[in-house]
Amino acid sequence: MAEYSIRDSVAIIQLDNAPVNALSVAVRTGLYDGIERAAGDGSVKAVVVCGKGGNFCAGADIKEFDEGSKGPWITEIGDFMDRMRKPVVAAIEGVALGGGLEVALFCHYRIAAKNARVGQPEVNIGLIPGGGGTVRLPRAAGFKQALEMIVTGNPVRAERALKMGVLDEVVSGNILEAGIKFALSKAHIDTSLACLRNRPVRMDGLNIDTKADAALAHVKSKYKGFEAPMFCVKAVVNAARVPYDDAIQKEREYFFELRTSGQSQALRYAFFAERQIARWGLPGGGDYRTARAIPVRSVGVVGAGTMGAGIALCIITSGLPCVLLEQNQEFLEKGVTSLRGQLMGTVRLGKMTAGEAEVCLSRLKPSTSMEDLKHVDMVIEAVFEDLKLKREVFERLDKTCKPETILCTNTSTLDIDSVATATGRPDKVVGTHFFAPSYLMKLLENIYGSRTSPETVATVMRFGKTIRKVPVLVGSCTGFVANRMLAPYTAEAQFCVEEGASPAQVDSVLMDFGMPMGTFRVSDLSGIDVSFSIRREAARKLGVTLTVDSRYFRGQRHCSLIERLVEKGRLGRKTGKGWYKYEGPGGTVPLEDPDVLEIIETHCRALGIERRNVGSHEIQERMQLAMINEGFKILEEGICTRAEEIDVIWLYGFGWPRYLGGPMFYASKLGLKRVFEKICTFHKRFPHSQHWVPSVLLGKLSESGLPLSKWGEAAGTSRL
Ligand SMILES: CC(C)(COP(=O)(O)OP(=O)(O)OC[C@H]1O[C@@H](n2cnc3c(N)ncnc32)[C@H](O)[C@@H]1OP(=O)(O)O)[C@@H](O)C(=O)NCCC(=O)NCCSC(=O)C[C@@H](O)CCCCCCCCCCCCC(=O)O
Repeated sequence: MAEYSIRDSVAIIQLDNAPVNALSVAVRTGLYDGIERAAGDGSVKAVVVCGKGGNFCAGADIKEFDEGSKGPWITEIGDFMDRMRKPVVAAIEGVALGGGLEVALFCHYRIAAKNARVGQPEVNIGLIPGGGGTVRLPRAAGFKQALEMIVTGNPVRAERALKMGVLDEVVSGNILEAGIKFALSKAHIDTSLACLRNRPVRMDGLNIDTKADAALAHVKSKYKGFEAPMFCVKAVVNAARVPYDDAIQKEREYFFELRTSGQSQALRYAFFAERQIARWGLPGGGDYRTARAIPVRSVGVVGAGTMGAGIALCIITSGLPCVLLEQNQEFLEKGVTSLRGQLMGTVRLGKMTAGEAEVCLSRLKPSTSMEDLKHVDMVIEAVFEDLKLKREVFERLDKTCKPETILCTNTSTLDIDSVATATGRPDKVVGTHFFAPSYLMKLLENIYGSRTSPETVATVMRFGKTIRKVPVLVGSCTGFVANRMLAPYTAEAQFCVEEGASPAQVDSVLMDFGMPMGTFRVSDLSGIDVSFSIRREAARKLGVTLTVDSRYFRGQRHCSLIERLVEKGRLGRKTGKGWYKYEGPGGTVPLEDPDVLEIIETHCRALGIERRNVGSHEIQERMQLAMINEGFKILEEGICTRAEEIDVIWLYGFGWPRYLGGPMFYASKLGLKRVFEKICTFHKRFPHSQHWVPSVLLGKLSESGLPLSKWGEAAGTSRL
């Protein structure tokens, strides 16, 4: 709704829809009614539109897009304001985003508090501004700056918006008082002079024809696969070419076309999924509503290898001091050099100044003495993935650190309890699985053990946000969620290669789908020997030796091409050859290698594997459905409590295309009945692959018609 009041002959319309004053039907109707009322009230000289609770308005209520909506469309409110003879002032604090900024652009004037941010982020949810933003913003900020704001979706701060011409004044102090004063100062000025409709689009000397082509080409290559950025360009270019009303009409057509597109649905889903993951619960009780995070003022990182150095860098760039520990000076110096190198990389990219980088470095304390960890609030262990070694480190940490210190293990495979039992504080032990390269990758998989306390979980979830990661809480199992789902995905890729596909064919199927990299390129980048060691270690624990001609491993289908490549010294990019051969600057350009194809052919001949033509569709289906089936098993077992958690993990851990929501969302769009039937068919065809055993939950859900948001509940694993 919108509250109406009058002070000093100024009508005040306060948008009121907690938490961000989204433009629900009630808010739009309240705004329209308020403006009409003020226009007709002889005692009112001017109008101020503001927001309740610290924000002006975050735009349309995104939930309404799926529900359909009544009430006035906001350009109708704009048309009415354009005819008003009394000045209307937007008094902005907090955010004015999307439809919120559009409302402000209907007003004759805009003032904002210093802390305010304004923007058109619609593109992030697969839309263009639909309430006149593409038509009015270029009239206020100029074509170039408006285009940038609309295409990137990035908000700008008040001071910059003032310079751009979006705002008329930036004020300190009470925004409402400032708004009233400003409105009265404009009461005698002809409003038509301040009305954006009456101004042309500011081109600032640019030629629209050359600019339009360049912008389209740039956006096409930068936002590959995304529909909305192209529509943003088309709408802004059109606004520069045609009269105001025609431009508004076209904008609306584009907006409604995009609103029902699959991409916008997926991006809206991703927006809410990212917020859902903050709502965690533990099987033994305790959740985000009741658990209190312990303040983390200093952190220690044990192990200055590539991972540890990257983690330390995340910590110091977020403003926290960090002790980086290594066992000897030589390893420590290597780690610090690697950290410095990464930091200077961000300076070179212009993301930080050299001065800011120095300030970050001043927060780092390199050390070879565990005593330096005595007083830190949290320690992240990032030593080699070896249980015995990790237990030794934890035993020492337990003895050295103060009793309240939270001890985190950066592991991608090990059971949290088996590490926690090395200490006398298992309630304060938790897994924090960072993804390589740890400074850049946003995902942080936080893993609770059977005795991890709710406070410890609350602390690592908050810490994740502090260091600008996306923290997702999951239960402990082999590979947790990310790597557990990756296993059948990569296994199917290798089986497809054995059966006749080439690594390059598989990778191009994945990249055409929208993945940032194919699985074989990733394998080459991280090192084929890494997968080899993990497999060899797993086999060793089971008392089995893997050889190049192992077709089965404990009764399960197994592809030993990795062993074959390692035997030939093809370890990936670092050796200049792996699944591909590498050429070009720094040996970074992958090329299909006839030698590797020969190795595959010979290998298959030796094992009696008959090769055939494996189609692109089959590759995509097998890789994705095997992984999706695993996702349902993860839900079934309660490792995750919501499908949204799995999707966020894939969005941020593996770069699943955001405009496809995530694998679970993708499955919901394919239809669970179809997904289940296909998985059953693959199970019959490949009986020696455990990952094709259909998930019981998936079978149940395929009959139920329940929406994705209810899958966790249906699994009985929701803990909230
Ligand atoms: C605002 C933020 C910057 C705040 O960030 P912060 O980190 O502080 O907090 P959270 O992100 O956790 O958010 C808090 C809380 O608020 C919820 N929320 C935030 N924004 C919205 C929103 N716009 N709608 C609904 N809910 C919102 C969020 O989910 C959190 O709640 P939770 O329960 O999860 O804790 C940040 O949140 C942010 O960036 N928000 C998104 C802003 C945005 O994208 N805005 C653009 C929206 S699209 C738009 O405005 C389109 C316009 O151009 C045109 C349309 C205008 C009006 C018409 C409306 C008609 C709609 C119906 C159409 C159907 C018509 C038909 O069928 O005929």
